[in-house]
Amino acid sequence: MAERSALMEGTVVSSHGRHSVVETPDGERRICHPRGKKNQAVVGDQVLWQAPPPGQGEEGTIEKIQERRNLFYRQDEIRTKSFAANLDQVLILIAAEPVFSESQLSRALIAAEAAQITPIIALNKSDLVEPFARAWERLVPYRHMGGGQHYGVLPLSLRLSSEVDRALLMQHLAGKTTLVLGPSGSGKSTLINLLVPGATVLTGEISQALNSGKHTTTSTHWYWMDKERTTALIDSPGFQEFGLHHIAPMQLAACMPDIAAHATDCKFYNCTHLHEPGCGVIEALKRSPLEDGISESRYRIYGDLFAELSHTRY
Ligand SMILES: Nc1nc2c(ncn2[C@@H]2O[C@H](COP(=O)(O)OP(=O)(O)OP(=O)(O)O)[C@@H](O)[C@H]2O)c(=O)[nH]1
Ligand SMILES: [Zn+2]
Repeated sequence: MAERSALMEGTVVSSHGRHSVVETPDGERRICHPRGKKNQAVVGDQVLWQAPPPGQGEEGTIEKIQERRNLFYRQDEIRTKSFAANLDQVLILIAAEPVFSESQLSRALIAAEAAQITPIIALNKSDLVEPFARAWERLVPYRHMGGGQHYGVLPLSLRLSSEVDRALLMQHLAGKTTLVLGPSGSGKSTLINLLVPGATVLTGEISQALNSGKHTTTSTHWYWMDKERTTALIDSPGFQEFGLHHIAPMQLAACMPDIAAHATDCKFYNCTHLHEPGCGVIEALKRSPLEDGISESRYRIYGDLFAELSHTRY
C-alpha cells in the first residue's frame, strides 16, 4: 500500500469546476481535486492538501478546508454562488457608461455588509464628463452615507490616467485581499491588467492547461500584486442577478447603513419601516442624504428587497 504523504498548507487561488489550484506558502502552485465528489473549496480558502503517492501523477487532493473568516456569496431561489472566502474588502467597480444599476450596486453592498466585509465603490470613466457627472450625482447617498465615513467612492479614469489611478487604488488595496466585482463594460479587465500586468494572459494559460479554455470567463482567480505576496486581488464574474435569499427581511435594514442609522428611532421594536406610525426611517425620508436623510431610491430598493425576501421564504 502506498504511504500517504504529509498534509500541507495552501491557499486556493483559482477554481475551475472540479479542479482547484492551490498555492503553497512558498508560492508553488498545484492542481488539486477535492477528496469527496463535490468541490466545495472556493478561492481564498485555506486548505490542507496532500501530494499524490509517487508515480501517480502531479495532482494533489484537498483534504480539509480550514474554518473561514468570512464568505462572500449570493443566493437565488435555487442556487448559492460563492465568490471567495477570507476577504478584507470588496471593490465594486461601476462606470459612467454603461449606466449602472443602483439596485445591483445596493445588493452587492448588502451582501458585503451581511458578511462583514468592507466595501469600496469605484466609479470609472471620469473622462466621459457628462455621464460621469450624472453617475456621481446618483452616488450622493453612497458618498454621504454615515456622514461620508461609510463608503469610500473613488473616481477613476482607468484608460487615461492609469498611473494616478494606480497610486490611488494602491492606497486602498495595499496589504489586503480584495475581491473585484463589477458589471460588464465597467473596466474590470482594464483595472486588473493595470494592477497586475499580464494577468489576463496568465489566466488564459491556466485555463487552457486545465482544458477549460471556453470557461475562462466563469472562473475566479487570485492575483498577487507584489513579489512579496502581501497584496492580493481576486477577479470574479457574476455581478448580475445578485440574489440575497440568505438574508432575512428583518435583517435587511441592518445591512443598509443609511437605513440602519434611523431604525433605532422607531416606536415599535419590530418595525418593518414600511408603514408603521412613529417610524424613524420614514421620518428620515423627509431629509436629503446630505443632511443625514434617506434618499427615495434607497428606500425604494429597501422596500422592493423586503418584499422579494418575504415572498420566497419557506
Ligand atoms: N472612456 C473610458 N473608457 C474606458 C475606461 N476604462 C476602460 N474603458 C473602456 O471600457 C470598455 C470596457 O472595459 P473592460 O476593461 O473590457 O471592461 P470589463 O468590465 O472587463 O468588461 P467585460 O469584459 O465585458 O466584463 C473598453 O472599451 C475600455 O477600453 C476609462 O477610464 N474611460
Ligand atoms: Zn421603522
